[in-house]
Amino acid sequence: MRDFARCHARIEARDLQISRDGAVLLDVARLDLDGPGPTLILGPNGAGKSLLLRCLHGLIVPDAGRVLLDGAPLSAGHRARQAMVFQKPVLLRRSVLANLTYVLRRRGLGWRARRDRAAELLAEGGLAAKARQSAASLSGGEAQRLAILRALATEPEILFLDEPTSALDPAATLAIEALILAAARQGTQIVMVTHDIGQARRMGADIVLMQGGGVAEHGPAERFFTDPESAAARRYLAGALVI
Ligand SMILES: Nc1ncnc2c1ncn2[C@@H]1O[C@H](COP(=O)(O)OP(=O)(O)OP(=O)(O)O)[C@@H](O)[C@H]1O
Repeated sequence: MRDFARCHARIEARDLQISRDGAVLLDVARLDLDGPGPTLILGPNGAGKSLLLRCLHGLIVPDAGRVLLDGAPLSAGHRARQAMVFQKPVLLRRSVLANLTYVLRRRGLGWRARRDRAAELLAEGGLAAKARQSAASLSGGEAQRLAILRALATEPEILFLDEPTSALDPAATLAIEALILAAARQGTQIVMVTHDIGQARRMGADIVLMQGGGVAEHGPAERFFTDPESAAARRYLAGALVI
């Protein structure tokens, strides 16, 4: 068992529904996420993974149902305890260092604390040598590492990630995974969408398989990968097309 810090946030989704033009896009009766260790949300294209992640983070308000954090409805205060990283890195048109110090200043850190924390983060992300470089000049993998460092600079209790490595090569992907797993070990709760079964095996402690807008299976990674309960999971793991 990997050594993940005990997570404290409890995310509960109840009766979530999103429909458009008569089609049900998301229909999740009940989902409880409380760690410890990363939750990986798997599933085929169009299964509703991104919609679910956005609902859990409060970026989308579902047509029906609710999301609770530690038993209370999601609020602006809760949102401040969370961060989200997207497939395409969101960065400021400034230097690599300034992308971090901007976030740290907004958190109220003085210049010395900002400098020290930014240096720590850059070292963790392997970007110390690029600190003065423009963020726009980074490679895709470096830019995504910086986006994750920016998210971590907010000290989020929960970090949501939506396919953060799907545009990256294997080496860049592994570097991102290491960064996310290090954050998980330091106590950040991770909820991450991926298409990549190998990535879910490497990173996941807890697996959610989405299919057709619903949760087909949810449980510990060990069980999911060795003895899945649902036919959908068995087909998905066997590489069969699941629609
Ligand atoms: N704003 C919207 N209006 C209409 N349909 C939408 C909207 N957002 C998402 N959908 C549809 O909802 C379904 C689920 O989308 P979602 O992005 O959650 O899938 P996903 O599992 O993340 O897929 P992918 O792996 O391709 O990113 C898709 O059929 C998508 O076309």
